[in-house]
Amino acid sequence: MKKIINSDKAPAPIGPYNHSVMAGDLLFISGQIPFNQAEEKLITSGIQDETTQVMENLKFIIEEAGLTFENVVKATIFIRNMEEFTLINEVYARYFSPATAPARECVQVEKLPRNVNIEISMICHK
Ligand SMILES: C=C(N)C(=O)O
Repeated sequence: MKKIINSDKAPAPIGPYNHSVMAGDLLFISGQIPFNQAEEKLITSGIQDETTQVMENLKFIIEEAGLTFENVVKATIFIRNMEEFTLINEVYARYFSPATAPARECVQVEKLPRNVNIEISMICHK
């Protein structure tokens, strides 16, 4: 049995998907891009601002599910430019305790929806 969980605070999906799906004890969160829903604008002011917006969007969805970043067990990061890896990690690290940071992969891709520079998806365990 799956349960769909959407958040009014996260950007509306830009395709045929929901923000997240709870399946058993796992929450699968769709890739988030740096769109600020409250201001209705795409953040383009640099990879650190963009990463922050993505993490805040993920946080809205995680919180809507009644969870926290401590529940995240896996993250997938898609970026346009691997030269920005260190800058992205600096922001990403603010959201996790090093001892319990989730498993992760980070891949450079040629293109992302809306021409953004970063998209992150996550899996949480309740
Ligand atoms: C932005 C997305 N998560 C998508 O297009 O699937």
